[in-house]
Amino acid sequence: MNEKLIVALDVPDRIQALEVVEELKDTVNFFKVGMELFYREGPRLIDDLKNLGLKVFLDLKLHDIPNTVSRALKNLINLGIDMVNVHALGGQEMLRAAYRVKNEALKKNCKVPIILGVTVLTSMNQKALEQIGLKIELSHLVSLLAKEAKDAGLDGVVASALEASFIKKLCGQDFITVTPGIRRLEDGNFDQKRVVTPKRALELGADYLVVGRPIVAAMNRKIAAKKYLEEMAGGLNGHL
Ligand SMILES: O=c1ccn([C@@H]2O[C@H](COP(=O)(O)O)[C@@H](O)[C@H]2O)c(=O)[nH]1
Repeated sequence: MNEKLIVALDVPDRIQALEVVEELKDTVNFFKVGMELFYREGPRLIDDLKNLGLKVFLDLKLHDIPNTVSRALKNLINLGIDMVNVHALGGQEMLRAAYRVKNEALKKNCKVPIILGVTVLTSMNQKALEQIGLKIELSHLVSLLAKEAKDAGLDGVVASALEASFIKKLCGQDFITVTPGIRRLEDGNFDQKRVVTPKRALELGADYLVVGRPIVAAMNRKIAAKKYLEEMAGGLNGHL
């Protein structure tokens, strides 16, 4: 099974989430649980997914002072998840605190997730940065934040696939890039601004492609997921 596709379970509750999983679990084995679902259902949903043998990216984008992030992350790591994230904008001290939690868990032989730093949300463009007073080129900000995450010892970042190749150049080929804002040409962008097709994302070096609405809101989710996987297979073949 292609483990590079992560489907975002952006649905209101556990029943709907498990329906989506049931429909897709022969096609996809990596699912993302975000704030909407986790804030309602909590750890028991993670247990449900893990009991089905699935991989879980818990996308809560922790952003707080180092002490709080550190304590929260400890609890999340204990859930047995495979991937989790913190906001790289939280600063070096906070990112290092996250790294220390992972290291402590490793020393205790606990299962540890991939820890990512979120750079600039894919729903933002240059204009959105200007609106909040940030007079910096968006791609430069992504580079700075990726470097911060790398220096702190994190495993990778969340960014647009548009930025994957220069992140790899800057931080190394094994520095993981997880990329939302993935769209087939036929699908709507909704609120996403930095959008890339699945084939192009892989060509640019993205390690994982996150897709939500185009699959989860489709009439036939399995067919929709297969279309993404087919384009990804085309991208990989073209790349090799
Ligand atoms: O920069 C980011 C970080 C996280 N996301 C999350 O990914 C999915 C994308 O869903 P689509 O429906 O495919 O747009 C969603 O859960 C976001 O919370 C992101 O889009 N951008």
